[in-house]
Amino acid sequence: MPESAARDPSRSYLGGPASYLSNVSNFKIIESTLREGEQFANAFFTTEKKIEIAKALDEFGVEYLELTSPAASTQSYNDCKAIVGLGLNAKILTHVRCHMDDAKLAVETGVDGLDVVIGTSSYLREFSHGKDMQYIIDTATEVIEYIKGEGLEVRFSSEDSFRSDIVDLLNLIGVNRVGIADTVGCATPDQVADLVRTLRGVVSCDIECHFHNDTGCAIANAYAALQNGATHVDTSVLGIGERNGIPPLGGFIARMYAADKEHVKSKYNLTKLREVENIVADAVGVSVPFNNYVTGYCAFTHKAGIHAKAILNNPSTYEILRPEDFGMTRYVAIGHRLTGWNAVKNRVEQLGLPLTDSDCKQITNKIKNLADIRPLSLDDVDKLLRKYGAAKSEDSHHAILESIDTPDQITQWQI
Ligand SMILES: CC(=O)SCCNC(=O)CCNC(=O)[C@H](O)C(C)(C)COP(=O)(O)OP(=O)(O)OC[C@H]1O[C@@H](n2cnc3c(N)ncnc32)[C@H](O)[C@@H]1OP(=O)(O)O
Ligand SMILES: O=C(O)CCC(=O)C(=O)O
Ligand SMILES: [Zn+2]
Repeated sequence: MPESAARDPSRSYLGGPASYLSNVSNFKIIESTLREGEQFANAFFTTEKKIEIAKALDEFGVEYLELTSPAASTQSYNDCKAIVGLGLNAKILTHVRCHMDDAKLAVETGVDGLDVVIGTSSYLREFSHGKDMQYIIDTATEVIEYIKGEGLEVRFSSEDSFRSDIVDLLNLIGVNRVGIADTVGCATPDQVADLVRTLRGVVSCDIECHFHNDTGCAIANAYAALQNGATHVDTSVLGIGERNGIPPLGGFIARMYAADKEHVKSKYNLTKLREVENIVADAVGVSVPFNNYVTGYCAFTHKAGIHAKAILNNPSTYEILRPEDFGMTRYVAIGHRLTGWNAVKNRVEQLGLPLTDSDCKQITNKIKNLADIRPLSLDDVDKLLRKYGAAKSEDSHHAILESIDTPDQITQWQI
């Protein structure tokens, strides 16, 4: 183990972003809630909602916003123009088929760049667009030349990359950025590492990655891509997208924060995350999941007694993310059968009650017995602690505990 790792208790066993290929500390987010996210089953964004989301993401600090193709509908075209007109810090991209008509329409909207895509797997060549590789190369060359001639940023991407043979294709094309997409969510981090490293060896431009989450690897794949030389990652708020979506912005940010906290804190306004998630959750009619990265209601709740004791001594024992960096707060739950006397003592101290360690241990046993019937609310725990704390003698302490058989009795106390 390197000496530095041995000295830093937060990093033992973790190599950190060490590789010479790694962009873990130098990446850009292409936020695609307003493109991939619009492909989520429930999504319908009015112009006003798109503007609200775009502004919130811009305040969060993402580098790019990707918008639905203006070829999709008249409103999509007008919305591109409206968002371009906001003058945000984020660069505005739109996502188009590899087709001259789509590219021309996109250029008209005033966006900063175009993300051009075409399917390259045999499945998509046969059953989607029906074009062969020579046609793809010829059309891509023509479309890319046109976009570059208009002075815009251009990315060329191969849809369904992990079921395609694309390294030579992407090497042919003189773009600002090439893209690989795990369109069906079949790739694993090892496969991503392998493909991105190979691609990194043959192209000198930026590499963007797009990962679907069908088999639960989207964030890990994004991380593996950055470790191996990718430069840009696509995200969407809460991960919304086609089917079960892509890397959620919050989860991806959590991963990157764990890798290089200072870098992430310096680039993004982390306390905005909850707000942007609430806007999008509300817009698409879903709740933020209970176990959501960072903002889920239990993301910083500690329960088991062993955890609670250590957390109260030093939060880094069981937290890799600092809740306060995200505008969140930590909570230690105590009214349950897994509680421990250290957690109960901490609550006693918060309430300013003059109880000894031995008192806390006795009350803890009572809480455990009661919580075997049902968990106690914090209110009920507090009532019990206060009543016990107000009693003067050991006998009356004993009598209080003896008098309670069920949690409902405490709930009914009028204190
Ligand atoms: C994996 C992804 O998420 S890729 C992005 C997906 N985004 C979208 O689909 C945007 C929303 N889509 C739409 O509004 C419509 O599909 C449109 C406007 C793009 C096209 O609509 P239509 O002309 O009615 O065609 P339809 O949707 O039925 O079929 C897609 C057409 O695009 C062609 N096509 C599909 N992918 C590509 C591509 N990457 N590049 C060029 N052509 C393509 C297909 O061959 C088909 O052409 P056809 O009309 O000759 O059969
Ligand atoms: O343009 C890309 O790279 C990705 C397109 C897409 O959404 C996908 O392939 O799933
Ligand atoms: Zn996608």
